[in-house]
Amino acid sequence: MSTPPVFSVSDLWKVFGPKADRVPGSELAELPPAELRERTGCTAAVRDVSFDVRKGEVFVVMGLSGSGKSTLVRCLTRLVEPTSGSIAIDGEDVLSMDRARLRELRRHRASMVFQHFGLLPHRSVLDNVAYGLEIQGVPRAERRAKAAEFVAKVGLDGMESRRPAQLSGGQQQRVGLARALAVDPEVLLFDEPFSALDPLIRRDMQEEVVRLHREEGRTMVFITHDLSEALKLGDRIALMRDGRIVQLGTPEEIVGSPADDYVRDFVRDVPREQIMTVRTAMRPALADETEEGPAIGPDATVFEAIEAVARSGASARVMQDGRCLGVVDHAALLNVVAGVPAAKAAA
Ligand SMILES: Nc1ncnc2c1ncn2[C@@H]1O[C@H](COP(=O)(O)OP(=O)(O)OP(=O)(O)O)[C@@H](O)[C@H]1O
Repeated sequence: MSTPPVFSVSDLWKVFGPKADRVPGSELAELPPAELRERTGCTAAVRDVSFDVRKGEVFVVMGLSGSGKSTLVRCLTRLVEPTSGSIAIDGEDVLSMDRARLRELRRHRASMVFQHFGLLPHRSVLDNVAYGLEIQGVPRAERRAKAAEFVAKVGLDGMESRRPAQLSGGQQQRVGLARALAVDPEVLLFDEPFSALDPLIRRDMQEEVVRLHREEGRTMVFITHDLSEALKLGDRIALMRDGRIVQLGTPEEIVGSPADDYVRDFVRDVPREQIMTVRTAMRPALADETEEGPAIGPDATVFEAIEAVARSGASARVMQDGRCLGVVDHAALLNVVAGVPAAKAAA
């Protein structure tokens, strides 16, 4: 992909504990977590991690509790100081930034949205949203106008003068979201923002993030321990285990081609037909197949193809720009649902 990355991270380590910097690059680095702790009193929360966050993508960091997600994302703006490695934002070295530059980074370029958005209880919705702009020194009239725009954008019109306590949990989250968006950072870093919400409101907020992302194309890094949230929101997902990234890929790559048994086990219960696209399931069309059968796009899910094939009774043609790229038939669709690997299905 040709767009330059927003964040570029290489060989990053964060070790907590005494004399932490002796761990990266030494034989201690190879020890399993429990043994490292026993021998040195150290925890390697992030172990030799490298990745890029691309402009405009939702990059999800997923893993079980304790896998290192929060530490990794906090390292990006040095809310946690890395032990070794390198981090750049738009090509600028983050680790050599002075305090003023770091403050600028956190306020203007990469702002963190926390689970409890830290709303100010005595301020109105509008003033809460304007708060980040106030810190930036934006004049009053301008910040109120901008805050009003973002209050509307997250669907809270008419609630501008309420206090946070007069809002539901989901509405409070929207205020937090509007506040983060109003300061117009290049990247939004979300640390499990929805994990305390009940499932319906949570789904609502996930859809809100997808919508805002679609409308604004803003780069987002999103931490979650919830696989379905990761699959729903992520353009790409970094799956972490014990401080390492065990697989980095699109939802389809992670579900369709798990890198190892750990990932395979992790994604075992995912409804594959809702993640896999027909691009992966199709086979070349035979000569007499290119003209008949329902037409679907290459990014349609297998689930959508099943509906089309069931309705018409014929194999579906995968069409792009008037060209037939291939065909998905009953067998191919069933193989995806049954989790038969592509190589085996072709044999
Ligand atoms: N300040 C600290 N001092 C010592 N160890 C720490 C510190 N912060 C985190 N750790 C350890 O680092 C590891 C990774 O923690 P981290 O909070 O990054 O994981 P996480 O994946 O975000 O977990 P959760 O989903 O529970 O928030 C854990 O073993 C944790 O105990």
